[in-house]
Amino acid sequence: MDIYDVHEDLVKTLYKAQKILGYSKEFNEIVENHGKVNYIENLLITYQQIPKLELRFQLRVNKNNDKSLQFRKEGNQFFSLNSKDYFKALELYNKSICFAEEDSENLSIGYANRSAILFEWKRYRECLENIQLARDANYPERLRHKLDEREKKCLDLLSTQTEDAKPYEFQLVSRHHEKVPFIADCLEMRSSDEEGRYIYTKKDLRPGDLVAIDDPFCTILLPPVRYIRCANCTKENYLTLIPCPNCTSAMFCSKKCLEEGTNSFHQYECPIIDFLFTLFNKIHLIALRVSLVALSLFGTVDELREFCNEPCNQNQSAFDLNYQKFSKREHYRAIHGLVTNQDKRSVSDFFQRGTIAAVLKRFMIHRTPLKDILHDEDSVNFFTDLLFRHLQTAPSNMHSISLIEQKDEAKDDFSFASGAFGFASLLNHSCAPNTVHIYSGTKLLLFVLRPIPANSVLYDNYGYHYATQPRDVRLKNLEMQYSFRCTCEACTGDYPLFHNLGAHPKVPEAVKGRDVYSLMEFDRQFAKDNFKRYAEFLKAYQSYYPCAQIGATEESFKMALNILVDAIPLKAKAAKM
Ligand SMILES: C[S@@+](CC[C@H](N)C(=O)[O-])C[C@H]1O[C@@H](n2cnc3c(N)ncnc32)[C@H](O)[C@@H]1O
Repeated sequence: MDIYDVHEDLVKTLYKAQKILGYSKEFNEIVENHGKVNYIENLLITYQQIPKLELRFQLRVNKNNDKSLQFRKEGNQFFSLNSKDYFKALELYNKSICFAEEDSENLSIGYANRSAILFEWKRYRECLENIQLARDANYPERLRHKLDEREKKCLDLLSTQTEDAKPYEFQLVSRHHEKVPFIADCLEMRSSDEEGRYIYTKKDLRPGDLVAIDDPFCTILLPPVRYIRCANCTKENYLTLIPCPNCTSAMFCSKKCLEEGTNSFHQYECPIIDFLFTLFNKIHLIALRVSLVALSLFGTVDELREFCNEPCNQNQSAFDLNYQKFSKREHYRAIHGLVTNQDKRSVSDFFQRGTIAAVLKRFMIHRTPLKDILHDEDSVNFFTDLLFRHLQTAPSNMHSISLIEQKDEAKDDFSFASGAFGFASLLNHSCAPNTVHIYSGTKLLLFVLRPIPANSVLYDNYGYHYATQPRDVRLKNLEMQYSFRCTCEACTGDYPLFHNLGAHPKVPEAVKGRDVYSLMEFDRQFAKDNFKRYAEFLKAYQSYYPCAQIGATEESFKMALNILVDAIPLKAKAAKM
């Protein structure tokens, strides 16, 4: 069961009570968003849906030594000689650490067991760190000799541990933009009635050009990787993660991250973290996170409200920020100004979104320290509006941050986090995009995929590609999810690849001279092949290190770039023929 089931349940109940028409009419007449959300909250209360949720879901799974022991034992099995699946063992030891009760020996034994894996991996520095963590957590005297022995061996071998590879430093293709320092100087923003704001280039661009390196305003870590990555910085750091002292669903890579995360968002999420992870998806969670991080930037909710209401903070973009005096508050101006598509939404969309906001708001305000901050009705209403705003901006603007590791052809990447990006959110969609973005950590790197002549628009792809989905499916989904009718070259039918590909030497004999449909079929195959090479590119540039970090050498990056530049322009070449 998730929040969509809650919404469906409510609608069914209202139908049964033969009240749906009356309520819809009243709901539709409410102008303010907080009014809409409050209206649904009242319905959820009247029709007993809130107590149902409270009964059904655990808000937070508490520390539990029995479970901690159980996870450690499972970890031991994976660590055993027979299995030697150290990654799985490590994740389970982390889980055991996270579930261990305060001051219990489970915590210290968890750290000690983790140190055993690190010793096997010859990660002596991290091994020593874990030994220290175990000692600080009162490692039992009866087992001490094991730890002493490992420590001694580690100290002897420390000098044999090689340095970690330095991640490749990406460079923009040209000089930095005069105003926006992390994008190339040829990029600018314009807007039109049809497409809203968009990015174009003033100069010709070539495949492989890196044109932007965008840092997120904030990120969320996705629940499946919560025992592998840091809940604050989202870095993969399962070698030295420490647990949140209160919940069993958040770990941090250092005391600094624990403190930073707790002070900004985790203090509010922690008391209901498992409820959040069970009922809501990544779009809802990032909407909540953006709202909480924004709140944490101000002393009081009133200050944030004043800031959001200032005329100079309306509809701002990454091009409006002051990068000379850049701060998180300054960054938030662009995130607050992301497109909401509010005026394009239907009543049923508002009702569903309102249900999500009502449940989130209800539990956040009644069950977390947020209630101490939102001191009166006005501040509650303001926070509700803010949450609703970001529940509208999130689906069209937030990005999945992925690990460059292809699982299979149908699933090109493995998302571990989601992020709110000010600049990248200005890129419009095309079903035949001319850019591609990949991630280095949580930094978004925007590369050019096909030649882009001066004065042309840069297009991203929102997950609906001409080569993998038929046109009617793309149009329907883009309209439903992103509130626009796509008029890209692939959708309007004049994408040159469809007409000219028959002449390309790579077109199999069997397909030559056939109708457009066959050519499209071929093109799908072409995209699949290309996709594999693209995945190779991604893999090569971010060679995956088994221990703690993802890095890439200059050599592997160049090699990978050659693969990309070699593979992608084939499409462009084909298009020109
Ligand atoms: C990530 S934002 C892109 C920037 C946006 N145009 C703006 O003004 O901020 C996504 C939204 O842009 C609009 N959009 C994106 N691609 C479009 C396209 N090809 N044609 C028309 N509108 C588009 C839709 O409203 C969509 O929900």
